[in-house]
Amino acid sequence: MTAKSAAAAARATVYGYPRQGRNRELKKAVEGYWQGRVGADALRSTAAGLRRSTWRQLADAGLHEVPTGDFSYYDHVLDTTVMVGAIPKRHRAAVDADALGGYFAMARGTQEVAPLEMTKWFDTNYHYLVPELGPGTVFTADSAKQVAELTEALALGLSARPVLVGPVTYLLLAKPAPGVPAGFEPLTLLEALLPVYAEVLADLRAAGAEWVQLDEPALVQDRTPAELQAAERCYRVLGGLTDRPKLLVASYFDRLGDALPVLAKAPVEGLALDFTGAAAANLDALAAVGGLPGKRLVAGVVDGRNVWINDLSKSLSTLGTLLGLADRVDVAASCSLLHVPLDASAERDVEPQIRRWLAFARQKTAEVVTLAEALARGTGSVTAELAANRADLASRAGSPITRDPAVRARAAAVTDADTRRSQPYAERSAAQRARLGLPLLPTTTIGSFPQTGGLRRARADLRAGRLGTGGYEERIEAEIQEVISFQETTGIDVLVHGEPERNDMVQYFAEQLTGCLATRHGWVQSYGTRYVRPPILAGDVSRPEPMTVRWTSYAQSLTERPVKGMLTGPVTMLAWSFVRDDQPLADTARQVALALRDEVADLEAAGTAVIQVDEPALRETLPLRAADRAAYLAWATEAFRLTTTGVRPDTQIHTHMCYAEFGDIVQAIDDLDADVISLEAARSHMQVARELAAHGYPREAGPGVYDIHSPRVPGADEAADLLRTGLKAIPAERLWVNPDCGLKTRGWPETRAALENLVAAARTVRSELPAS
Ligand SMILES: CN1c2c(nc(N)[nH]c2=O)NC[C@@H]1CNc1ccc(C(=O)N[C@@H](CCC(=O)N[C@@H](CCC(=O)N[C@@H](CCC(=O)O)C(=O)O)C(=O)O)C(=O)O)cc1
Ligand SMILES: N[C@@H](CCS)C(=O)O
Ligand SMILES: [Zn+2]
Repeated sequence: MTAKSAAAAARATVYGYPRQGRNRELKKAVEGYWQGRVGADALRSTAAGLRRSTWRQLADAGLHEVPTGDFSYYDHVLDTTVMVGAIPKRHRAAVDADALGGYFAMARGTQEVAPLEMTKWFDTNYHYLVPELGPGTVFTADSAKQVAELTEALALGLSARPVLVGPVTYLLLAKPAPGVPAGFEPLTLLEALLPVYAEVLADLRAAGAEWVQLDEPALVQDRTPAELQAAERCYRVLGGLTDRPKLLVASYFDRLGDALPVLAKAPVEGLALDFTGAAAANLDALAAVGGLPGKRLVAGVVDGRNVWINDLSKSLSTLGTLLGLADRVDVAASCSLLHVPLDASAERDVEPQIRRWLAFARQKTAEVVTLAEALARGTGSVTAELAANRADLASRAGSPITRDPAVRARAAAVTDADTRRSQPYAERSAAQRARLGLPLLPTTTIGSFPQTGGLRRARADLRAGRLGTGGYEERIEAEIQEVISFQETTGIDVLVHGEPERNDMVQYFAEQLTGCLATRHGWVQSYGTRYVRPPILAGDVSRPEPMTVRWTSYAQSLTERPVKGMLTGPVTMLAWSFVRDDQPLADTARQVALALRDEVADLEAAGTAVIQVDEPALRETLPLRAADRAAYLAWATEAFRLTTTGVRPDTQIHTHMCYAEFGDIVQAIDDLDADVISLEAARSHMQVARELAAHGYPREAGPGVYDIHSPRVPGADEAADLLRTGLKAIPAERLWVNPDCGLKTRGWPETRAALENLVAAARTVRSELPAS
């Protein structure tokens, strides 16, 4: 095919769409089902209605091919586990008795059985359920969900393409099942898995699929030769099947690197590649392998993970180059639109001019359609769209919110000395011990206490004007009183105020920072039915007023014990927001760090002796390719130190991390130079304590002894055992006792019981320590 005919055939598509509906109908229906308020049939019918309306909207917007199978009640990796029959033994009976109930049992656990582990989906804030596999895993095909959803879309008269997690990515995301030796590599199960995919592909073909998409984002990470060989084998086998639809192998989130030649040569009919950000390197790499003669290329030129309008002219230039490299070029967003909110036009509180800079899922779909149209019919067919796009880009580039001279001058003046504590750790540690007078194995929590329905309703009432500011603040003060009094009674050593005033640990701060936009409806799925509204870091960032001092000081006024100030760190602020794409992340991080540094100074001036700066996203934002990591860690650790190092030696700086494995960032953790770090560790039986010890980590640490992701209350004996394990790695003078993470998703009864047990465990283990 010539470049001209490749252009004429250009079509628009996306790989996935937000699942929850305009008013979070799916969240409400699923939670209603869990609470017994919504029946299974009603839940299924809500879900089917949402899928229908999404497909209709996509088709009405001009999309030529809609995705199917991307919908999920909880998580698409869990759906894949069901599709390949890899149900863990402990869940088998529940799944056999009731497929839907069993599905949720795998996701959330029950009193009797633990759920699957949950972890980050690549470097996003979406979490998937980790497949558990072992040498004895027997795969069996269950294509029912995929076939049913394809059938629904085809019945609407649409051209539809099922989207599946590819076999290589599925296996690379899996872990050895409990009891299986840690050395077991799930990828060794590829030969057993391929016949199951073959069966699903045949079923989809029989149901009317012309194309099926197999997502292989794991191939954008550094892969060993053996893993690349497995990818080659996988697509040689699937490509060689006779009874199958055409195959589109998709990658996203970064460049394919060494996997590109492997996939380019594979006997499949199409590849979908990301051409945004670091993945733009795919363009030269594709030319270097001689393009994709005879294949369909789906070009992800619209950033599926950020919220800024596309530079349509720039994308058209990329697409123009690609036309010479494939038989047919289609246009798409770079990845599933699951990671962006639904519709920017719903954000009525955002100034209309600024709203025009924003593209959420609906607007990105329109951009994809415009680009495909321009490719197929020439730019003359989209003159108005291109002119409007140029004007909006110019309005953003020239806006005063993107350049605040005072913020820029301050950031430019930062010196290395601003990012260092004034005294070495040993001296600060002595000063802090003298000031705080804590026992050995001091107890603390990570910050949040239960975010009850009552608190959320109070905030909704405040917004709706049903509750005045005074009434709301009284409600928050009452909550803080309860949290402080509970901690005093329980005997916790370093208290927290409980964060009742925070809708979210990132959004709360962004709402108070200049240069950041908060959304009203911009929900994005974080895990299961839990959603976040990531703020938009749109301009230069500064802090007009203290953000937390009022509540920390109020809490401190209620007790003689130290109350920890509680802030979200600069790296996590960036990671869980939509960041500006017109300057390096390092520059934005430095601006946020300076704003937070002022908050730290104000907390200290108000008498706060312990300040925690949370960085749960430090590990998650680590670039997917090792070659990019050093540069990231340099600016990330500098931003944390810039936030925290302006304090007196006797002010104790804590940090906290969770939701990740930390083994490969221990040096970066050390580089933060925080006095104390609390880390998630309960499920891994204090593995991180051993990793810190192996590194020679010199400061204090609190590996968690209470898994707050589970409703299970750990007994005092169990917590004490974990502490004794911790003591084998970290000496008593440097070991803290705390839960894995904050308690906002837990209820009060379990929180009370678990923290009482935690304090009892600390007392028991203290009494076992040799007298000094
Ligand atoms: C630590 N985690 C976080 C991540 N990312 C963040 N940005 N923040 C995090 O804390 N990533 C990793 C993990 C993910 N974990 C979670 C845990 C819990 C949630 C969660 O509970 N989300 C809530 C929404 C939270 C929120 O924004 N609350 C607001 C608004 C609440 C609301 O919906 N109000 C209703 C009315 C309420 C009523 O009447 O009951 C409304 O406005 O209509 C608030 O409290 O004010 C969720 O519901 O999903 C997310 C990630
Ligand atoms: N301080 C926060 C940290 C969560 S990672 C909390 O306790 O919820
Ligand atoms: Zn945490």
